[in-house]
Amino acid sequence: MVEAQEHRHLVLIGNGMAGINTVEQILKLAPGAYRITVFGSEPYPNYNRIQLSYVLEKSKAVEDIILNDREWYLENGIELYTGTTVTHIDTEQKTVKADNGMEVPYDTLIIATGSNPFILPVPGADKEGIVGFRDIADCENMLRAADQYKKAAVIGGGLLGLEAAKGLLKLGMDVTVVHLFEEIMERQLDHTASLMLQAELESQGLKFATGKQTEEFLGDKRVSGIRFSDGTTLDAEFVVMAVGIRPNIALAKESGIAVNKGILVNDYMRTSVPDVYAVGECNEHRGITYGLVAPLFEQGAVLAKHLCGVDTKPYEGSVVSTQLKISGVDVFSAGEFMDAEGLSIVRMHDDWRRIYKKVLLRGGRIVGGVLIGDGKESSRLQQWIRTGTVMTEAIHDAIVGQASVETGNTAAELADEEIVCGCNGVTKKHIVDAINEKGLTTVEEIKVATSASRSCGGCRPVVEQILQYVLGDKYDSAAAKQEAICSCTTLSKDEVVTAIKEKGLITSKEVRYALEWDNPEGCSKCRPALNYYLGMIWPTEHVDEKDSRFVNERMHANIQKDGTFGVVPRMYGGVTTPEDLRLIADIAVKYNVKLVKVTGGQRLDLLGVKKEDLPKIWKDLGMPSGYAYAKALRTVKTCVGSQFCRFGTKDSMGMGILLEKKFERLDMPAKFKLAVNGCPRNCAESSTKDIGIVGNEGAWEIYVGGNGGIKARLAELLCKVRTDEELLEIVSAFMQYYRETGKYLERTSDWIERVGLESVTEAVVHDRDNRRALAERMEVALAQVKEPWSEILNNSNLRERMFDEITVSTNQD
Ligand SMILES: Cc1cc2nc3c(=O)[nH]c(=O)nc-3n(C[C@H](O)[C@H](O)[C@H](O)COP(=O)(O)OP(=O)(O)OC[C@H]3O[C@@H](n4cnc5c(N)ncnc54)[C@H](O)[C@@H]3O)c2cc1C
Ligand SMILES: NC(=O)c1ccc[n+]([C@@H]2O[C@H](COP(=O)([O-])OP(=O)(O)OC[C@H]3O[C@@H](n4cnc5c(N)ncnc54)[C@H](O)[C@@H]3O)[C@@H](O)[C@H]2O)c1
Ligand code: SF4
Ligand code: FES
Repeated sequence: MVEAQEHRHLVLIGNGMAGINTVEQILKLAPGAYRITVFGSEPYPNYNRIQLSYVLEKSKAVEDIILNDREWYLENGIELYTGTTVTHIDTEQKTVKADNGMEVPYDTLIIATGSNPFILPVPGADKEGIVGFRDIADCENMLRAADQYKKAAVIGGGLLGLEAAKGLLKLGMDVTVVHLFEEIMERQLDHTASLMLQAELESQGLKFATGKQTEEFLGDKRVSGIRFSDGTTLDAEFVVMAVGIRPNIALAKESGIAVNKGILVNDYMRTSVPDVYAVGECNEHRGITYGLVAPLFEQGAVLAKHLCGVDTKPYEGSVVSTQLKISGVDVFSAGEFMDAEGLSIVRMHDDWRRIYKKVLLRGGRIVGGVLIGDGKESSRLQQWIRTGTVMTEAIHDAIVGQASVETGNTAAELADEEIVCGCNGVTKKHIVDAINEKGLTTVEEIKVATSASRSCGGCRPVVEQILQYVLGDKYDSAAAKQEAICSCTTLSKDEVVTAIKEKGLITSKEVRYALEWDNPEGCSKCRPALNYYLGMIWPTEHVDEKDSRFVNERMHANIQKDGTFGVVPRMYGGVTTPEDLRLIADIAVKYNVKLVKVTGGQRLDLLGVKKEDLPKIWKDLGMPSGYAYAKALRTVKTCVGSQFCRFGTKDSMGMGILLEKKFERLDMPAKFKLAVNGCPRNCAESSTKDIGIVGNEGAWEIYVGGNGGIKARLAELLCKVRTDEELLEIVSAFMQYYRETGKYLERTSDWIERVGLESVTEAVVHDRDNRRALAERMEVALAQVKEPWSEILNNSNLRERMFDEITVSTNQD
């Protein structure tokens, strides 16, 4: 059956959690059985939508929630079109048409278009400052609003509304949750549980306006408040709507596929049209539409097996359970939760400990439960509800009896077949076997090997307990061990770097062989990392492994979402000349560049360049590459400084240019930005740079570890120096120390949080011998760097190989 499907073309519409989970399963069951093309409206590869709540509260950055990066699609031969919306399906001709004009034939089509947030149809709902909370763009909108405004209202006291409200509160906003009913989370909690939750959230600073129906949004262009049906009003400069979702069915409907609330599917996710399937929030199965990942992944598992010709039971629906992702607030609900006739209830309410537990029984079988304040038993309760287990003394004790008050490791009591990770359907046995068979020692490794804790993360504490239980005495030392650098090995970055030095390994291949990588070819995570570590350790011996680099670094240009490129010539210290500007303008006209953009790093980006024009533009420019794509020094932003500014006490432009010329092109663990200012007015924004230098009363202050991105962090003072020589030596030592001890892709902001500013200060400021030695090693590394654009122009083989590639990536400066 699988062979018969060879080279069939599978097209997936929707690059979200349900669709890509199905593709992952297909790749596992029958690798190579399908040629796969994926369309996604959003400009990102597949990411964990669930964890947007963590991005909003700034405990994770967007990069942290990417589930499958672009290299993953490349490795699996998947053609990915991001930022591309499918606008029509021709079910007769079996083709799909996208908004960029592309038309692609399919043998099998999966629709996984998810849902849209429901926007209340009341006057003023289209005013500025009113958003849904569904994707990265919404999240970025919310983060920006939190910087500019103070008073926020979140409409909807459901799971999404409460997580959004808590996120905004953490960002410093004054937040009121507006809810239609008197009780929040009325779809999951009974009266007592709802009141307890509200009281807990009020104690954390949230405000509530319950029993309020929104009738109108007030304000001119931008929202200024809400008027309710009872005539009262609430001031709000920013509003998040979290009043539920609607399956995204428009495309299917206009293409003649049967829909109701969702796209109608049978027990194998087949729609009304042959060879067209629908999975995830967009579908309706036996009258139900789901809005949580666990049921969507169950649907995906059935669909994947069906498409790979593997025997499978039909999908018969799911019992859903929910867990609120707000730290310090344990809220779990699954199955039935309201008192009703025919149900017997086991209940425990401890106001002092703020714990409420309720288990609902029908005919002695467990059919639902609510846990507030103590969610330890949530995994087991969920399993008992799923399987309709009969209540026993032991279960009673475990949930509401003495046993529940005791803390400790519950992993031992879990039965082998009990599901630990509800989102991904992973049992205890699956986790225990993976730990034993693969020698796993961290939760991160378990996540990679089994998917447990990969989605909402709610099961992480139980996964950790299982790890602790299986490893016993070995657990403590294992806990101290760092994360493996990728799933091909269990070795951490430090272990790999030590082994490279001790064993004298020079190439990535040698490393993977000598250190017994599971996957001899490596993966998209370890290949660029190893290439970096080898170059850093052996600057003179290592030959750069270009194929291991990220696509933008290989192409030496930023690939844009429409497949064209951005070209950024170097402009040292943000300083240019009329001649260079004229040359750039002439080239922009000659090559029909779509847009010339002044970047945040004080230089010019020529956007919309065709791939075949790249070498010609580099040649005509005759300027060095600005490295706007690289894990290397990007820019040195400078202010006008003492050369022109009346406040300037130091020559910031001169120093910026000197630093940029000295450190350009050098590989770093992650992108690296500098700024130099002539005085503490800080016009070039030193506080958000990896190194920010500020002239002050004749001396230079050096700030480090700043980041202006989504995980913003203010730079901290490293030291103050009098002379330019000292400044250069300390900057050099700092950069080299970061190169040697940072993990690949770890920004200085995270690195300093990890290693501590004190240890950095000791290594690069106080310990003068070490500082000198670091600066000397930096000189050796700097002696090896080459200008890439001219290197490519002078090497025809390299040029040919490079320009055979096509992929899409994101922009950065
Ligand atoms: C903030 C937040 C927190 C959440 N927390 C949890 C949680 O804790 N636990 C839980 O179980 N669930 C949670 N959810 C819900 C969960 O994220 C969704 O159930 C899940 O992502 C749905 O997956 P999907 O693939 O069906 O849809 P999506 O993930 O929405 O993916 C659909 C994708 O298709 C794209 N698309 C739509 N139309 C087209 C088209 N015509 N052409 C191309 N692309 C198209 C969309 O842009 C989107 O990227 C949360 C959701 C949010 C927003
Ligand atoms: N932790 C989690 O599991 C989690 C977190 C976030 C989102 N999600 C999922 O994302 C989806 C969207 O979440 P959601 O909370 O928007 O949907 P929801 O349907 O679960 O809740 C919407 C809430 O808004 C209330 N509401 C409806 N109309 C209103 C009005 N006019 N004024 C005030 N309140 C009103 C409803 O009473 C309801 O409680 C759901 O599928 C949810 O399960 C899950
Ligand atoms: S930082 Fe100071 S020296 Fe530099 S431009 Fe601003 S005011 Fe002038
Ligand atoms: S329960 Fe959600 S990731 Fe495991």
